[in-house]
Amino acid sequence: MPHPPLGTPIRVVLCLPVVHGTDGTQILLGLKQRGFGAGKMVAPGGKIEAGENREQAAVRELFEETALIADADELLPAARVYFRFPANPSADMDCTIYLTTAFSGLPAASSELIPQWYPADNLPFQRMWDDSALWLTRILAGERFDALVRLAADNESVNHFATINWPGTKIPAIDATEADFPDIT
Ligand SMILES: Nc1[nH]c(=O)nc2c1ncn2[C@H]1C[C@H](O)[C@@H](COP(=O)(O)OP(=O)(O)OP(=O)(O)O)O1
Repeated sequence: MPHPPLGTPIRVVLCLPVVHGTDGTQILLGLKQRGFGAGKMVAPGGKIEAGENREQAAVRELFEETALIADADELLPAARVYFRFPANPSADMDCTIYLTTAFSGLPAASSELIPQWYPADNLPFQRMWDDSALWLTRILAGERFDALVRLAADNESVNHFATINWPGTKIPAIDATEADFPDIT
């Protein structure tokens, strides 16, 4: 039986500001104020709107949620994560994650997010989505990959997680399928 591509109608982006300072690397997360995942610490981001490409959406979402201004041409693609919610398939998402070190402004709270810098080696995983510890740790270690996250019936805990490393530093042009993640059952 052919495996359909994992890309879904809900296409979202995350845009993670990163600062490499003398006292280590910091990344900007924020407390989500409303909508899907409200109450969790998340990366700035949201849905791609009609007429936008992923990079434009990442820059727009970062600005709307944190007031930071990033350069779309300088975004660093880091991962594409397919979130699967078997208990709520309408929430399945196709999420492209960017890092940015080329941004200006100071983070400010919005109706969507209360931004806060965290040391990359001391992230608030207990306040984040359970799966974020799996993919964010790998991203910060320099891995670039597609990942499949299959959540459990509670739509919170992780049932399965698998990655396929990208051949280079660009987002693969072809959407992955379930068959590309052989250790996922
Ligand atoms: N399992 C998961 N782990 C994770 O770390 N982030 C997840 C996740 N499942 C979904 N997300 C994120 C990705 C995306 O940024 C967000 C959902 O998109 P939105 O922020 O657009 O949702 P909202 O319900 O707030 O949408 P709007 O109505 O457009 O405000 O949830």
